[in-house]
Amino acid sequence: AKKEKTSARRAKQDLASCKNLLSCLECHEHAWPFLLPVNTKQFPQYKKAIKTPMDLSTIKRKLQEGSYKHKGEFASDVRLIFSNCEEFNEDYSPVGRAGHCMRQYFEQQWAQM
Ligand SMILES: Cc1ncccc1N[C@@H](C)c1ccc2c(c1)OCCCO2
Repeated sequence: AKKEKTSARRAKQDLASCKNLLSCLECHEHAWPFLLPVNTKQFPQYKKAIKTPMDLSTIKRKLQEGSYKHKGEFASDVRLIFSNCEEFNEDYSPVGRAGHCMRQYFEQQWAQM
């Protein structure tokens, strides 16, 4: 029972840390391209090019729904945002640069979790 308690407590702490880190990502000045799912009417080629779209609002919903069994799954979805960004956007485009900046910020914060 003691072992289960500590692991349940750690899971709770991890969830709180992921929610906190997500808020920091959402309010980052370069988060604007990643806040909502890419509008495929605005970018028709996006649907074909990007097999698994991901965005910060989707991650927020998944956190709230308890879809992540481990904090590593949360990190994989965040990294998916930035790999999709690199695949679709030129490195030096505004969105491409925002992606690199946000990825660097995320990895810095993640390393301290
Ligand atoms: C992350 C990402 N990857 C590929 C395409 C778009 C996006 N993000 C969307 C939210 C977006 C970014 C830039 C935009 C845009 C919309 O509105 C049209 C006008 C130009 O500026």
